[in-house]
Amino acid sequence: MLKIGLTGGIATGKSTVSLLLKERGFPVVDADNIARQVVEPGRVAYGKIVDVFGTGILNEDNTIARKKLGAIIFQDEENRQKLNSIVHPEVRKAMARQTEEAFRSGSHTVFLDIPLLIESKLMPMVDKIIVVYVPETIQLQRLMARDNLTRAEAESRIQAQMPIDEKLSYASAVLYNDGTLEQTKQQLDQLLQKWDIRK
Ligand SMILES: Nc1ncnc2c1ncn2[C@@H]1O[C@H](COP(=O)(O)OP(=O)(O)OP(=O)(O)O)[C@@H](O)[C@H]1O
Repeated sequence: MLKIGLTGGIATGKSTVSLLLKERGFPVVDADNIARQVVEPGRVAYGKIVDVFGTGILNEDNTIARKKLGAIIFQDEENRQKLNSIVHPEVRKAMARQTEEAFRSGSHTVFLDIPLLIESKLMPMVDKIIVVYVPETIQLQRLMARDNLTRAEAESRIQAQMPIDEKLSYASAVLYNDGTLEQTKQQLDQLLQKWDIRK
């Protein structure tokens, strides 16, 4: 039972690699997806968030208005920590549950796509860490193109994160995603072979 964390910076290609892994038949636990699910109405974190931040952060259909909540936590570190202390434990629990389920259904290896693996100090959750890397200039270009952002908007999103170069020191392996998709596929397949990864 092997758990492999997949991380990187914003727009360095985690989702792209995650898709390649799924195409190869590996289970991928997606932290961003789970983070959206745990705040859906009826879930534990949803109730706590409404208790703390009030019904003013809700849409008309009672779902959480991400932009309104985002505006509150963006301005205030204490509020951000409050939100994280509600959401993060639920995300970790759900990730652990999905991982266990995959092992129970017979998988030998589970990948966990966790964008903030290192910032959130979740390294002990996994046995190995793959960092999907591109140099910051390419990261900036791809982010601007994908999300239709100005250079300044993209730069501020990149600067809000730990620099991608710093994440390299935590990597068991690095996938250099600055070439073609084909080259990334080849690196991935070589790595899976080198580590003798079984499904
Ligand atoms: N090898 C590649 N060559 C060209 N474009 C690529 C390559 N890999 C990824 N991209 C493009 O770069 C953009 C960012 O990739 P992707 O969405 O996979 O990144 P991400 O790390 O999952 O981003 P986020 O952190 O925002 O979730 C996408 O538009 C994707 O299509």
